[in-house]
Amino acid sequence: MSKEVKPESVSLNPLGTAAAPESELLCIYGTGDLGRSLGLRLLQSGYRVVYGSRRPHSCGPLPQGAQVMSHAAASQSAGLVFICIHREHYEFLEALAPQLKGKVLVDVSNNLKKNLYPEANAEYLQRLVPGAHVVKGFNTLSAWALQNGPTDANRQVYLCGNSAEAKQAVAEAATKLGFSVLDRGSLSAARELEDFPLQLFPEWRLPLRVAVGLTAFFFFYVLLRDVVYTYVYEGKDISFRIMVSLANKVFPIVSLIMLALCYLPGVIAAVLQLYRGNQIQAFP
Ligand SMILES: NC(=O)C1=CN([C@@H]2O[C@H](COP(=O)(O)OP(=O)(O)OC[C@H]3O[C@@H](n4cnc5c(N)ncnc54)[C@H](OP(=O)(O)O)[C@@H]3O)[C@@H](O)[C@H]2O)C=CC1
Ligand SMILES: [Fe+3]
Repeated sequence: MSKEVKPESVSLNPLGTAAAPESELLCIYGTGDLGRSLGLRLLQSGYRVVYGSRRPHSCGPLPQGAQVMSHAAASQSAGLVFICIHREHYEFLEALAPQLKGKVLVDVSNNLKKNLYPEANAEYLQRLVPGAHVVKGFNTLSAWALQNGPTDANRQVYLCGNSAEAKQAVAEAATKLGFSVLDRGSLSAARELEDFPLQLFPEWRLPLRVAVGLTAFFFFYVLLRDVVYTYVYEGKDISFRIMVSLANKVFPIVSLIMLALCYLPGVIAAVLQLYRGNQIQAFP
């Protein structure tokens, strides 16, 4: 269940009812999946949201309560602008540089591959709009996660940027949305943040190769030992067994070896540690 977050300072008027102060206005460029999910969360967290869009009159359904305008008009009264647009469409922001001067721009973008571009997306954005303070962040969250609010696996927001105040402003918004913020330093860390989402199972190649290699080895071993041997020495053709009996032998063997390869180093380390040290001492 989503919890309603009230604006920070709520003053009571003479009738004793709460008069909420005007909440902060944030701007989002781009009305796509991420823009909409982020807008919804910001509205739920007590912000006012204005979208900047190429087509303010025909951009499809937006979260209730959000306004939508042209890019230039939308960012006019907001200090913080989330750029929820793919990097390849960033060029148009160069023309908006005068309007975006002094504003905090949050670059949420990701790439499909590592090293696709010579510089990080956020650094490119900073180059296009030199007068703005670019902060990289939120890119490790999916639109889905944003919409559903923070869960245990999706609680962290990484930020980096050259201006400490700009980072602080973004960190405040992230905290208000319920995320915990991890500061990763200056904008030169942007590339590292952009690579994060591409790093699911970063070391999958070796285990896959070991599994394929072991499967091939044991398949031929069992084939020779069971089928070819029986055929040569006993004259019986049991090749019909290849598909079932052989697979039934090969897969358990490979699984057990893989499991052993996973656990054995830990067991050996534990034994060594028993004799050579403890968990505080550095491992020999
Ligand atoms: N979707 C996700 O889960 C995540 C997305 N991201 C990042 O967020 C950014 C947006 O992603 P997502 O919302 O999925 O993308 P979408 O394609 O859903 O939306 C992108 C939006 O960008 C605007 N746009 C498209 N082309 C242009 C153009 N030529 N010039 C100006 N604006 C344009 C459009 O808004 P309009 O029509 O209003 O102008 C469009 O709705 C990307 O950089 C992505 O890497 C990061 C983390 C997760
Ligand atoms: Fe286990």
